[in-house]
Amino acid sequence: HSVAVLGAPFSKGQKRGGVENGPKAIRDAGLIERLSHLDYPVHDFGDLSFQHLEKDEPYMHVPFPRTVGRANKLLSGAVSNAVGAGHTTIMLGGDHSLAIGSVEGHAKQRPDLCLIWVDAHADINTPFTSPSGNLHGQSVAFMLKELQNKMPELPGFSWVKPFLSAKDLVYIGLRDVDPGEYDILKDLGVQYFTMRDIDRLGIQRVMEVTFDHLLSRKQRPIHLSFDIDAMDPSLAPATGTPVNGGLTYREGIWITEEIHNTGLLSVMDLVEVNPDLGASREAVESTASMAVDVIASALGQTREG
Ligand SMILES: N[C@](CCCC[B-](O)(O)O)(CCN1CCC(O)CC1)C(=O)O
Ligand SMILES: [Mn+2]
Ligand SMILES: [Mn+2]
Repeated sequence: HSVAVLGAPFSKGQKRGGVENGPKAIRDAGLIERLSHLDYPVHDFGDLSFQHLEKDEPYMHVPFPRTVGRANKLLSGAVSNAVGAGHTTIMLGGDHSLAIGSVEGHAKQRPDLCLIWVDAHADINTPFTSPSGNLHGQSVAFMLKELQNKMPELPGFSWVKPFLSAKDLVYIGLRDVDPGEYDILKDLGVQYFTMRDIDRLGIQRVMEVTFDHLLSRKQRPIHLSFDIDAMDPSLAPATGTPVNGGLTYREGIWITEEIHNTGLLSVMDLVEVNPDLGASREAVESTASMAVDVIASALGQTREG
């Protein structure tokens, strides 16, 4: 089948400018060229254009709720259309609040989807538990049915009905989880692999257990939401919330090669590349190049030629 690339130049899920330039940085690193060498057509849908709403006062300590909610409603429609047209869809961020629209739009077409969240962070704070208020750290909380009674009615998000069960989610790469998030993960019994788990089990075993957890009862579409900050900051320094002790290049590529080999990848997010935060041009280029390698290997690029 074919691949659709969709840019989402958006930054209001957090406070550091520049992540809206992520899609351009990833494209400039040669994404479309690299994908065109794989064996299916690539459709570049270009970048969405998001409105910045004038009046958008914080709700509790959550900045820009209406702008973030509106952006995700637009993204949801775009992802739903791309998946509905039969494309394997790549969403380029932009900050990780965009996963709300990306996964919701995917689930409109494929309600049986499962979600693999590769990230240093759990992004499962509610507005009540979030230390920052930033919505890029709350994305998963909007998706889970089990958290419905823990979420306030955030302005701009009335269109989001929780659509995912905790058992349909697996985290890989966690190493910076807030206390409130830890309580939620434990209460809901979410399956997660921290960097310590990866050190103990090895990435091959982590992927075996992940697929057994998500796919053993029945095969179903995979949504991969890949935060570039899952990678070690030495490989992806140009990002908003870097955390030491991340995935090696080979661990990251093992994850995406194994997901490709299931034949079930349906939508992939690649988020949090912030070209303004690289200390040098090389730092920006290595971050964007890492993003291209991760996407290309999820779509079938192999190391054995
Ligand atoms: N959990 C954090 C970070 C979210 C990162 C979002 B991303 O999409 O990049 O995964 C807060 C993390 N917090 C930052 C300050 C530290 O001292 C403690 C951890 C939050 O603000 O919710
Ligand atoms: Mn992160
Ligand atoms: Mn994230």
